[in-house]
Amino acid sequence: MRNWINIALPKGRLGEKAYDIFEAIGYGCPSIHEGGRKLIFENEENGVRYFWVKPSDVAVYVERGAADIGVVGKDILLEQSSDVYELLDLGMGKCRMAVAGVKGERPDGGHTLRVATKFPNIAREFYRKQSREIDIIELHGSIEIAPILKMSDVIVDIVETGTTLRENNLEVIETVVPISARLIANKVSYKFNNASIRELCDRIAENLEKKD
Ligand SMILES: Nc1ncnc2c1ncn2[C@@H]1O[C@H](COP(=O)(O)OP(=O)(O)OP(=O)(O)O)[C@@H](O)[C@H]1O
Ligand SMILES: O=P(O)(O)OC[C@H]1O[C@H](OP(=O)(O)OP(=O)(O)O)[C@H](O)[C@@H]1O
Repeated sequence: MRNWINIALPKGRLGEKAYDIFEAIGYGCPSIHEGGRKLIFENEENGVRYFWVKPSDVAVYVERGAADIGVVGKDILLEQSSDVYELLDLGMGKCRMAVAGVKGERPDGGHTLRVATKFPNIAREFYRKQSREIDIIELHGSIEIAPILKMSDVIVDIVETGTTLRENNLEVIETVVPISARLIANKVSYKFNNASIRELCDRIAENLEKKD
């Protein structure tokens, strides 16, 4: 019986690049280019099966074993404390998690800091280490608006090019952590399917080295 390898791919900005990495090492699945609303694609010839999932759900599919491996931003792994193996830094999806606020303004240290973010656990951990008291305002997008409207003192969010901050009169105050996309594996799959996951991982690593 064929031993399928199940791969969770993040829809959105990382998706196509993530798929290209697997295609380049012989795990292609031509039907994936058909478009439409289908979410699962498989290739009988090489035994690979792809699932398109929300980026913030990739680690859940992998942790629960619905997918053997997946591609996910380090931000998600940190936020969710995912219980998975992190096999490789894929060197793409590079950005950073940062604290930002209104340009030229620095929140004073005297009162509880109001922090708007999509990443409450990362923010909490960052300020816990500084023994700073905070009030988290959890949002799901357009975080940059919160300090402009004085709803928060700062934001903790992803900064890539810095354009969103610049165009909204905000600036980085400090970097929390650099972020990039990671190849992750389910712990049980990694144990019982070790040879094939290691082989896949080594081939990707070789390809990444060639690019450097
Ligand atoms: N400018 C950026 N903004 C957001 N994420 C980025 C950026 N640059 C790189 N990334 C990385 O890409 C990953 C996926 O981002 P994307 O915007 O596609 O998903 P999302 O809309 O945040 O996810 P979800 O829909 O699950 O909330 C992030 O987790 C992060 O690691
Ligand atoms: O530094 P930049 O290159 O401008 O990228 C950073 C922006 O991109 C992300 O937002 P996204 O586009 O995912 O929209 P969102 O507001 O819905 O989170 C992130 O939350 C920042 O707002």
